[in-house]
Amino acid sequence: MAIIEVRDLGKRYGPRVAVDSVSFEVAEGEIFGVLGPNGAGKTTTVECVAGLRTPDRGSVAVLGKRPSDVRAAIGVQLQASELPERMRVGEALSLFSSFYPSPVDWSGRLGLTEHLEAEFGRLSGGLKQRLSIALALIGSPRVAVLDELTTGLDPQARRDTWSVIEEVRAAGVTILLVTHFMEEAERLCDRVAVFRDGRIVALDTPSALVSRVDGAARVRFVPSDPLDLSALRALPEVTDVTSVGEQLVVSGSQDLLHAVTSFLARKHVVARRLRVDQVSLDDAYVELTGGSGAEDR
Ligand SMILES: Nc1ncnc2c1ncn2[C@@H]1O[C@H](COP(=O)(O)OP(=O)(O)OP(=O)(O)O)[C@@H](O)[C@H]1O
Repeated sequence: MAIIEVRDLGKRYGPRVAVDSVSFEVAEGEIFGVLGPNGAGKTTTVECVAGLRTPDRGSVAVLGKRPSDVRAAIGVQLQASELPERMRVGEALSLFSSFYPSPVDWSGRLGLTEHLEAEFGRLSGGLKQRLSIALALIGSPRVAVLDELTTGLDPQARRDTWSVIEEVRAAGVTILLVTHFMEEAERLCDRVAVFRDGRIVALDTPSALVSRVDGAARVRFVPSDPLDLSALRALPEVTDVTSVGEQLVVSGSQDLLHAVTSFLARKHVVARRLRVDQVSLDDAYVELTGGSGAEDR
């Protein structure tokens, strides 16, 4: 069952079109990734889903209703969420708990119990994010909107936060996750929508997006002797051959390595410094967004 349904969403800020004809559905229990370069319309879209912005066009339904009618079912952790520097973790949790009839305490599961006396301004980036998740989940929402949760965190804190997100999903919460990190999307998301210029340019599972990229594999090597590049290009498994200094970079299908090494053996050429790269979601992202830098923050 779709717990979030977005149909033909459009939103402008003055003359600027931020979101244009965006449609997608999120099934209950999914982690749905929202990817795209800066200014692509990700935050505007998820804010419309959270009921924080009103669309100019189209419709958004969460649990079959307008988001503003099911506010309590939606937990929101937004990019700019900040608390007063001197507020203690325990005070923030009590304050937010007072907004809900039956608040749920996530502090134990999120490793915050030993930090209840700590002031917000003194928390590490990872702890601030854990607190923001705890606050977003306090009302026991069915849907959590997490916007660039791990931007600015070091790799260890980012990985710790991923475990937390998996735990939140295991508790039955559907997650809409805005991220700039391809590794994060690959690790966590069941499906991702890639945004570009206010539109969705691709929507699929991470592995299906990767398999769409031309040249599912890449082989690099330095040939021991000059090679006939046109014969190499003519191999059915090869889609592209480029030279980078003395190194050749050959792209092609999954069977590329076998095809290239057999070709070299026939020509009595040895591949020095041979490396095989598998295409990742990063490559798919760059192709889909026209080269706008991933992880550009
Ligand atoms: N309140 C606003 N007033 C005017 N323009 C806005 C406003 N909020 C966003 N925009 C513009 O709308 C477009 C989409 O912005 P949005 O924040 O939704 O993109 P984003 O993909 O979330 O970007 P980022 O990754 O930088 O957060 C951008 O061009 C942005 O400058």
